[in-house]
Amino acid sequence: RGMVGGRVTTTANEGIQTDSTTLTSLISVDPPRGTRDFPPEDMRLRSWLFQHFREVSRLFAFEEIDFPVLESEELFVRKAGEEITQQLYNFEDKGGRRVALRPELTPSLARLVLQKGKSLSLPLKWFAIGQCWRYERMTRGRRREHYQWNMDIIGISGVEAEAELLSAIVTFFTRLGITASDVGIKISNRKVLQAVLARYSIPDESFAAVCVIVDKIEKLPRSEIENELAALQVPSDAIDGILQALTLKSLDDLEDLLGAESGAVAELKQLFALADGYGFSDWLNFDASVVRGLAYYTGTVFEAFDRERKLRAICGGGRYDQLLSTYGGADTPACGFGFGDAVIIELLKERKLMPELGHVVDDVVLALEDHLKAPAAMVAAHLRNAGRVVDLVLETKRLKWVFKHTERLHAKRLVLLGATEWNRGTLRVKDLITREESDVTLDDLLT
Ligand SMILES: Nc1ccc(Br)nc1
Repeated sequence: RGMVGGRVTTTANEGIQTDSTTLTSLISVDPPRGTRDFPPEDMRLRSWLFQHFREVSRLFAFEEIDFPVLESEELFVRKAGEEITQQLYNFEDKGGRRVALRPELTPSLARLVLQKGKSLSLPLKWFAIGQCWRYERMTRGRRREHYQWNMDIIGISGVEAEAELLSAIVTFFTRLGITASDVGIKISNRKVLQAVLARYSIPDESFAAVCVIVDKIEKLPRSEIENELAALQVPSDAIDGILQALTLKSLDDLEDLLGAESGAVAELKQLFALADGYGFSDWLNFDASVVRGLAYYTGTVFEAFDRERKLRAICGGGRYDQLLSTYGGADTPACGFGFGDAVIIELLKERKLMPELGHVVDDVVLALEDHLKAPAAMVAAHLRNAGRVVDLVLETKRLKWVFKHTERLHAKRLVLLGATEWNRGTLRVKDLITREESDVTLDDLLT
């Protein structure tokens, strides 16, 4: 859709200029491909969701943080073949800097922890809600942005940290009316895979890349998985060992495979014991097939899934004890999760748990004559000071329009300023629920 008539000039740094006489066809009114607008109704649902994110974070005494959506590209450059780095929304800015729209929040959190360094007293319990980006071919028609809630605990090496994060996730689901019969949380530990790889003398350097490939096990044919693992010099007998380990469904089986001294077994047993203490054991399943697709996980990994298995993972996370040191910082234990804003809404729709969120207006205030506009403004201010949500009609409107307007807003009251009433110090009020009308004083309005 170009300009209709007129001149379009483009200069290097101002972008497209049009002369004022140019008649233009409608500009594209849609947001960029793969992105969303949030008109009022959608924004109310998003605000409702984020309010629950924030209230759960507050209950767990986490502090909110935030960082730029734009980061240096180097923060996300990893060599483990993750989809998240292959779809980086990266570019060179006008200063020639390599930058990227963040695909996740954890690297920014790690950067902030390293930036603050010794001024921080560990452990940190931080949370953030931020928009994350990916650039993928629109052929897949998938979104390019979503909002993610993250909670992270920095400085605790024990699985008590994971237990606290899992408790926050369960608390969140419970607040929304979701139960353990709707959602389960698969728990595993990358030390399982580490132990199996060690038996086949696979070098540690391949560990992250192997995890990224193994994470795709349920999405790709086995032959593809075998090819990708073979490319990492993982011999086919090791592949059988890996795949066999991933089918384990109980800690006893895991102990049989790894032995009673296994660190993974000990951590998992401790985590399940803590879950018992919190009272959310029935949400958890040990499932060795959970690997997660991020390269930097080193220990516990988990993901919440809908037990009807209709939806993608609802949220996920794990321990990432090496991330800060890969950025050149001191070794610092850390774990966290990411919770996206899309699948949870699909789940709420599936379970008929979507909230009814109206635009709540208490009073509509209208001056029936122009010379009463200032008094109407005073009445509105008075009501607002008392905490009432007031829609002050800003133009001279006929009553017919105003009644329609109060219906559209589902307002509770209509407050009219008419000359005769105002001269004797009263206002005409119509209760839009009982339909009663009365003349009252300003003070009566607030009783
Ligand atoms: N990492 C990432 C970013 C954006 C979307 Br949509 N999904 C995943």
